[in-house]
Amino acid sequence: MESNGISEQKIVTGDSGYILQDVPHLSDYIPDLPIVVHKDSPRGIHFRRAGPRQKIYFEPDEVRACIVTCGGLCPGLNTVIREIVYSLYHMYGVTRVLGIDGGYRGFYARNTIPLTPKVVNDIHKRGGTILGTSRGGHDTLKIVHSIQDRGINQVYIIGGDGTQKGASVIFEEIRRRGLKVVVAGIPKTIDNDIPVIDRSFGFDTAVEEAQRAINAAHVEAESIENGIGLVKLMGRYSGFIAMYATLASRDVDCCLIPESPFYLDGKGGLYEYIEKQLKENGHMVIVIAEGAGQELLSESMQQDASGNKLLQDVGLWISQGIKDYFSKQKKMTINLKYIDPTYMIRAVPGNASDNVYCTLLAQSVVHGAMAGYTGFTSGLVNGRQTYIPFYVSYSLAYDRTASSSFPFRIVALELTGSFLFRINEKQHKVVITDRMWARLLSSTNQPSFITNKEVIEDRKEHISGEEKNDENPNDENCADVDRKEHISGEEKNDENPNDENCADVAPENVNDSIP
Ligand SMILES: Nc1ncnc2c1ncn2[C@@H]1O[C@H](COP(=O)(O)OP(=O)(O)O)[C@@H](O)[C@H]1O
Ligand SMILES: O=P(O)(O)OC[C@H]1O[C@](O)(COP(=O)(O)O)[C@@H](O)[C@@H]1O
Ligand SMILES: [Mg+2]
Repeated sequence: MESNGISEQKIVTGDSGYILQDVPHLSDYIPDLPIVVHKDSPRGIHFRRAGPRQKIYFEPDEVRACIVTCGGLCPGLNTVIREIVYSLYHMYGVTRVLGIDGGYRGFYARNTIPLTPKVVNDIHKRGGTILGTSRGGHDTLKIVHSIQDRGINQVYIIGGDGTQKGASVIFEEIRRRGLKVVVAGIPKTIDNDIPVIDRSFGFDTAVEEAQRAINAAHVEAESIENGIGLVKLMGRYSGFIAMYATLASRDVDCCLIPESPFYLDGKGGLYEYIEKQLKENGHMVIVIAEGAGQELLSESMQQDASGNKLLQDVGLWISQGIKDYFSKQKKMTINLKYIDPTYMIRAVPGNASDNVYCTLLAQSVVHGAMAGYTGFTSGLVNGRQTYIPFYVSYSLAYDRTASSSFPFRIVALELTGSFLFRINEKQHKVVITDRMWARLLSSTNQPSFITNKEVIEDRKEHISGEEKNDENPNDENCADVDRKEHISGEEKNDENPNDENCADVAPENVNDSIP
């Protein structure tokens, strides 16, 4: 292994022609090095890596593709539409692509919109979706009938948790009928509440756009005596936008999210904290996610057309509460400015980073469809583009009995159970005992509103959470289960380095050879 005192490179070649530039190992030059622990347990869940395939199952002339967008708006929707059209035309020579007008019900109640590169050329510069969207109206039989009737054989469905549930039902019906029709999803959610994937497109733009509202709130608040700027941001069940917008801004003194229950009165409560801030700084900025504190309001029984619960306006409610508290109980004059930029943060075009992500998603989904994969959603998992089946086997829990550091890392890899769920059945939420929320607390210095007992309970619920990547903060919020999802080709066996470990350096080659 040595020439001129420098060790030679360790090159390992595999059966399929892969070349691994391996790392030196102690056992290369220390014979009989004892192995202290040899873990031989299941290695977690893997997903197929997205990308072009050797085997294509559609002739270009045969393809009749359609694209539909459903649910709430999200920055980048038009970019995904554009890139699907471009990928089909330019990578595969497919020229028949239809847009479905106005969400799921557009399949059976509206006309279609022919999509060509010329039609979609500029649309990424616009917010919204050129196809229109809707809630409700998912009638599986009518939709599949329309798909069959129009001779469509590739269905690209862009939408959130509700949409992907609808997509999986369509897929099941198509499969039941034995049709050569691919159903492929692209996850869209501004709230970043879809599990498994690292983040959804549009989220980055929403966080960026929220800065404008927070800045305005800060300017207003600091310009007046006892000024309070209150900003309500989207986030029905997950407070990611509020959390990241707060962390990005640094002008926010308190961030309230659905995952972290808070209380108003008494010691350690919100009102006490506001009073302290006003006395010390003369002003404060509060960010509240729309789903925060809903348990304190009277429960809404109303639903939207898709069956999502309509929330009470927590921003108005808390504004009134703060005003009443200071005027009636404290006899103190405050100046509260309530800013509700709700729709402004999602009605904008995608920013640079989201647009790149949209392109990757669109290209990935087209490659998968042309290769004959179906019943899947394309998404970024641990930094890699993957194909995730609508039904995902999810690790249930990890053995956390061993303490931290070395033994823990080994034990943490062991699955203690798994269950099957639809990709969007479980919501991705901020784990308030994880590092990201702790970072926020130390950045704002706000009260945590939780007792020690609650922290312990919460940690029990969100077990796992080790082995997380500091460089990719989004991952940390998936701590309970997501970290165990690996992409095909990752974290494979040291003893068989050939194919899998080359995934990083030769991604275009890994494709179908991965089990
Ligand atoms: N469980 C479900 N089964 C079938 N279709 C559904 C289901 N849930 C929602 N949908 C349909 O998906 C579409 C979008 O759902 P919605 O919840 O409004 O938005 P999102 O997909 O953004 O979460 C609607 O047309 C709705 O009818
Ligand atoms: O567009 P609507 O019906 O007013 O819904 C608003 C909701 O849409 C969202 O922006 C996104 O929700 P979806 O991902 O389910 O579309 C939520 O944050 C918000 O509560
Ligand atoms: Mg939803």
